Amino acid sequence: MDTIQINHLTKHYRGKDTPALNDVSLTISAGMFGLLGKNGAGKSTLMRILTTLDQATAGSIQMCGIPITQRAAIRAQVGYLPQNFGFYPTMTVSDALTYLAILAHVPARDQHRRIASLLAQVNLTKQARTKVKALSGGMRQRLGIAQALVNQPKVLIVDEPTAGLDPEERIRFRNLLAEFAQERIVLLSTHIVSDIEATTNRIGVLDQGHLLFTGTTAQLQTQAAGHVFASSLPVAELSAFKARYEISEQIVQGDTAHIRFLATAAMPGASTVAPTLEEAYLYLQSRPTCQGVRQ
Ligand SMILES: Nc1ncnc2c1ncn2[C@@H]1O[C@H](COP(=O)(O)OP(=O)(O)OP(=O)(O)O)[C@@H](O)[C@H]1O
Repeated sequence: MDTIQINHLTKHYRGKDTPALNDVSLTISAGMFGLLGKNGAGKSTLMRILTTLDQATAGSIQMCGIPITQRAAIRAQVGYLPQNFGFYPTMTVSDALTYLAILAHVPARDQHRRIASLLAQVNLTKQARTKVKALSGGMRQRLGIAQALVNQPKVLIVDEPTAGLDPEERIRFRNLLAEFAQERIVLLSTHIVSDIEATTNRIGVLDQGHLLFTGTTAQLQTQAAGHVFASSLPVAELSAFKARYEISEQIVQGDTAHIRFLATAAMPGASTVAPTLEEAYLYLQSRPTCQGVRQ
């Protein structure tokens, strides 16, 4: 039963008026699942609860049939790449992984083979003797995935993993995640819509602790259909327009601005266009304010 079942999960931090997670219910099945949300939406809180590093105030979770309260059993199922992942900078890649394999109780006879295989999978075999501090950002993140997989988990949780990577490394990293998702649940938390677009069509959207949406990317785009428009206007009118409408794209050519924007209804001179995922995500989060007027 390879699913994560989250039921009515709430998390209150001490001293905070509003909960970081507010009655979140979600089912995540095998393969890649994207958790989208702005900064402060509650993504890291959810990740930390799923990895047993923190505890919910209310609600329950079953991971692959095991209640989250059975922490040791859950930890044996989960690999985690946290945001701002720090490693042992003066260790070599291979020594750092061996050390983590020991901590994860990987039997001594399996350690060498498993680490060699992981390094090959994340394309770091040549860097096995390199010190961690000498790795590029992308290499470090790939090492982060290797360490998360050292105990062969059924569930891999990665929190904002592509922040700070250059485009080439970002693509490489996303492909790696998609590969690993063929055999397990991969939960990818991000605020970068293109990370989701490139890896999965199953998503949840968190906003201020609430789960605003769960379903496929196509369903999210369908919700926004008829609310995204394209138009052109004089550059001089752009500021006034922006004050009233959510602009999702603008290209300025000379005195003319070519724009795409969100609104509840069509207006003269604007044509309806198919929403991109980014626009659908924007629409979901700005529905109360994009009634055509943004005051
Ligand atoms: N240890 C903590 N103590 C108190 N409040 C916290 C703590 N951790 C997070 N919060 C608060 O909980 C809310 C959700 O934060 P969280 O880090 O889970 O969001 P996020 O979606 O992961 O955002 P980010 O990408 O910025 O990390 C925020 O209001 C944050 O200030």
